[in-house]
Amino acid sequence: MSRALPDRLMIVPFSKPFDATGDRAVIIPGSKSLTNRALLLAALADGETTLRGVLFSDDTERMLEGLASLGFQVGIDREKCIVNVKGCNGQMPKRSEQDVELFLGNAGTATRFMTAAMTLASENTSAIITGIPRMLERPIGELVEPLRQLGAKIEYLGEEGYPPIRVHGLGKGIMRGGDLVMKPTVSSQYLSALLQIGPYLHEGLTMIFDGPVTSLPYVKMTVELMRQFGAKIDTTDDWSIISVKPGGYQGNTKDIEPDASNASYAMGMAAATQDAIVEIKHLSENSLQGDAAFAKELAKMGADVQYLDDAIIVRGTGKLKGIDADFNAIPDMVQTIAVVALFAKGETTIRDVGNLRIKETDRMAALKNELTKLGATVKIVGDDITIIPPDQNKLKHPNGQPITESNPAVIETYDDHRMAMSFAIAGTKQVGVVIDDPACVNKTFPTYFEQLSQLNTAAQRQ
Ligand SMILES: O=C(O)C1=C[C@@H](OP(=O)(O)O)[C@@H](O)[C@H](O)C1
Ligand SMILES: C=C(OP(=O)(O)O)C(=O)O
Repeated sequence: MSRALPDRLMIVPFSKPFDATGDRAVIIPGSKSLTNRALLLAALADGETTLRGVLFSDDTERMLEGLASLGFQVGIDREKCIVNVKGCNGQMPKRSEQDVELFLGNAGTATRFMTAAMTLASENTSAIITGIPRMLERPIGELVEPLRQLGAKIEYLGEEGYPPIRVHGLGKGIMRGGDLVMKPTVSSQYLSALLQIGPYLHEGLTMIFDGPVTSLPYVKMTVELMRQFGAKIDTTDDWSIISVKPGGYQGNTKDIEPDASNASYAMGMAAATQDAIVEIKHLSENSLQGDAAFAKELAKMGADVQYLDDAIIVRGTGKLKGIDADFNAIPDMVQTIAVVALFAKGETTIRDVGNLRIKETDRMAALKNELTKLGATVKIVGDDITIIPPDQNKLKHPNGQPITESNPAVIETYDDHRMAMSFAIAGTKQVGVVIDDPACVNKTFPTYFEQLSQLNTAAQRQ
């Protein structure tokens, strides 16, 4: 579990390049995306499931609490990171109360996945799905609409198109399913939510995409994990049609991969420092997570990157250059690359990432504000963002004064874990970078700053 964090944390720069390989290699806690998917699939499955390497963080705790409030039997061993779930075979436990409140924090995955799953609850059961104020600003209409087309009964309790919502249970196999033609959506989580109930719809579910799919690797992750739980799914080669057959899931035993998104920060730190080297254990090119490809972007910038069978190694060469890249498939990696870009020669442009505006905060605006505090120039044009690093990559206040311990740059984090984690990269390079509200990392990586201190210790031991 995480130690208590102060209101503001000054990051200690590395005194020397670190070597975190071999027995000092970094092991990142379990993937949020896989944990929340696996928990839902296990709950819907026939039989029991054991999940190992589970992430315990705000996002997954909200999901676990949600399942418990719905009456699922969930056994949790936090020390061993194991969760056992007794599946309901598509028929959620009956509740005596009419409205079960599912407070899902700011967990996009839990909120969207539970919205779809609740339609399978028994008749007479309904759930109010709600969260922290920011969750109530994150749209859900593009999920509610197709669910209604399938026959779901969902009401908006506040503003139309946003949580809180009330979802009425209809019971397993009541919604017929069939074909859904999907226009492009602002989040792939709506598609993952729909797909995951597909095996319990009378006719299964066929999604026909009329246009590009945002954050596509997350949809592929959903399909792959569903297959691992026994679902029968066909896809066209170009992923323009996904067809889920009726038939349900089977409980099983599953190892959750480490969180590839959260591995990006240590990789970014290594890439930004000449001769620093990090080995991330148990991630590889075969990962279910699209973000495992992030190291390839660092390689394009000039870092030395090796993908091994069960690890990814990144070494800083001291020769980073800006890149122009489309990050639509890996939106959670934008903040990491944007901070690394401060230490590259020339500008970096990241394209097609408009949906950053509806995440934990408006990440486009947050990046512009905070990178500017470190002396960068940031331009946002449509859905693209360009970072022009400060002269000679020397971080400084916007008024040109040096950033020092007594005159620090205080980075606001907007209750967004990825702001805190990515701007810490800058703090490992420059004295005087302070992270406001560092505890926001609890959303997906409660031990983040502990791991960062371990890297610092690795540097001192060189
Ligand atoms: O399905 C998932 O697990 C996720 C999908 C992505 O969201 P969008 O599809 O909204 O981009 C990503 O940003 C989020 O952290 C996790
Ligand atoms: C966008 C994110 O989370 P969520 O699942 O809440 O959308 C994220 O973790 O970066």
